[in-house]
Amino acid sequence: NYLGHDELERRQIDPGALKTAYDYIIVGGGQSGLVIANRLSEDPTKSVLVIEYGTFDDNPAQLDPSSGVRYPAKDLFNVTAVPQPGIGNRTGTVYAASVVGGGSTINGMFFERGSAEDYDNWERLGNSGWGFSKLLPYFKKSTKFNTPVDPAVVAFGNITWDPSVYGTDGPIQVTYPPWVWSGTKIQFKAFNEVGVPTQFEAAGGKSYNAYWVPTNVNRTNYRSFARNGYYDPVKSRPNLSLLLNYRVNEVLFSKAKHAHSVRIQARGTPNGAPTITVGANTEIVLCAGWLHTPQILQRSGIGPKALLAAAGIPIISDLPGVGSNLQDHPPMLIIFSYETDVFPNPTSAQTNATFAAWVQDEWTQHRSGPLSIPTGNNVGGIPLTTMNPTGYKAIVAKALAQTPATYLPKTYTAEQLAGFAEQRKVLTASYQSPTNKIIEIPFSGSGLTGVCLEKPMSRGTVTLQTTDRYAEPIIDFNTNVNPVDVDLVISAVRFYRTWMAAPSMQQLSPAEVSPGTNLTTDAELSTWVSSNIGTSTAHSCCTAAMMPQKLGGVVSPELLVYGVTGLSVGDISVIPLIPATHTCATVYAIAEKAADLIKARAAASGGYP
Ligand SMILES: Cc1cc2nc3c(=O)[nH]c(=O)nc-3n(C[C@H](O)[C@H](O)[C@H](O)COP(=O)(O)OP(=O)(O)OC[C@H]3O[C@@H](n4cnc5c(N)ncnc54)[C@H](O)[C@@H]3O)c2cc1C
Repeated sequence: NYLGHDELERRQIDPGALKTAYDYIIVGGGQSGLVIANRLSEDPTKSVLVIEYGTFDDNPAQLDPSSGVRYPAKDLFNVTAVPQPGIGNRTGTVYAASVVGGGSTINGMFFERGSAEDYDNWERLGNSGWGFSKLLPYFKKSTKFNTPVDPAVVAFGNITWDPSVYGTDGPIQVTYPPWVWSGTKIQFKAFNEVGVPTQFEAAGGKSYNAYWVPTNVNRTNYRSFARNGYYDPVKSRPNLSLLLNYRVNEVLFSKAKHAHSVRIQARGTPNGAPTITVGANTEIVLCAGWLHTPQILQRSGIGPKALLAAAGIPIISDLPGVGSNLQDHPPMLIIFSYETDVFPNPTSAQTNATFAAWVQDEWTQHRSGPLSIPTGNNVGGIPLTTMNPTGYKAIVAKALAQTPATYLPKTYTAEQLAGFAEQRKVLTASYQSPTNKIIEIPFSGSGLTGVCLEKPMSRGTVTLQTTDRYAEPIIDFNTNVNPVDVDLVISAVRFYRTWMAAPSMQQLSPAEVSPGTNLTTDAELSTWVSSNIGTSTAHSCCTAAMMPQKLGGVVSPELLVYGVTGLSVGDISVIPLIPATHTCATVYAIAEKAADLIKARAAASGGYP
């Protein structure tokens, strides 16, 4: 039985009952915020307040796997990006959750990790302790792997896994659904035939080549996410409070630049409406996500000094990196029609009423069958060396020959340019590596798949509106502005065609619909890419990056904001370089590690037992 209204009312603390101060204030009760709140409130002597702009989503359907492809508008901020010159001035889509549990409440439940190299690259950018071997314990701590319930499906799909890379009692449950489309097996075989071998287990740092990706659901196929994994089990702790429907406006500082309180305002009230100030005795942790963590920092006087001056905000810490370095995985749709498709296939329910009825029965009676799959469970993670063995060196040379400032936001300072140069070093090394994917092709037996650019060179920005700092910020992904990104995507389109031409695939008679066989030259494909590629796979990140300050970073490897004390960031904003993976599992690991770092520094200063 899911939560009813009464319980919701009981848990929501009344603003009138707020204490003057808490030991910890967590800004944002989204995915990372609930993880950190759970861990910090383990000590009953420490009080923790979470302030969340959204509310609970108590719709039981939100727990079903099919919710993974329907994102409720009420749980998202209503925001758009500015027109994007790199994609024909289209605006593109923006995803930022606004609900308790954040992205984990509404996401596609595609639960994968990056490859070891993705995280080792973070360490190479000056972040000691953030390589894969140091993060693996947190990936484990956050998860519990359940053996799939149906051995026949496992055998049919040849699903393989290594339980040792998962936890055994973590809050987030992970398994493989009880359904596999038979076309998936053909697609795997075809990948193998074109030089993409199958991985036994990707989550141990090997998420490249072709592999299975689990779903974050429990044994009976209910969504396992930050709310029911991290919050519900501990909600009765007297030292943990959650305030809903309040927006954190600013963090307030002492003369010595110590963050001592936050100013909050009821959601939906106009500028100038009454605010409340709540104090933090130990630390304020920003977990407002990629879009609002930098906005709150900028509103609080931490950001690029020219921007703050234009907005009339006194400078607390001049950090040009706040709100820049925005990255995502630009997605495209490639469509092949499988003229002699197997039955059943992912479109069968649309054309065959008997099968459609069986799908529905299977779900309502057993919570099984095709509706147990949210978005799919397979990835072709293609290294550039596989995709374009004769051309990858030229792409790397082109990337290294660029004057970075040409394609970066005009606001970039010397420090940020130096930081991007470091990023380019590790990125171009990854472009030459056979153990890191550059393109992701999520597949599940269908001829209609995404193709996502996993390691873009383009960088975007999130900028405070100087005339109304409480309005949604200006979002500019700068998608596709760097021509290297276009080269990488063209390589992907060509490789996709090679995959479709593999011997095993011919039993399905794949016929190209989009881009279309008439588009073959670089120029033709480049035009197609710019009119078709999107801005976001809902993996936006990196806007308060963990990098050395001299490289334009915003937080230290301890996640502390430079130039002030008492303020840290614990969400997806801290990622310096987007990993080649869907981001949910990584956010759990980051937040688990953040909680340990926060506890450790409190202990070191005598504040934590
Ligand atoms: C639609 C969608 C689909 C996705 N699909 C997948 C998937 O299938 N697999 C995968 O791995 N990843 C997926 N992701 C990505 C993943 O869910 C996110 O990267 C992750 O949840 C981000 O966590 P976070 O804690 O950084 O931010 P969030 O979870 O977004 O939390 C931020 C919270 O802060 C609150 N907030 C913002 N501003 C304020 C303020 N001023 N005051 C108070 N509160 C504030 C917000 O309301 C929100 O609840 C998806 C994301 C979305 C949005």
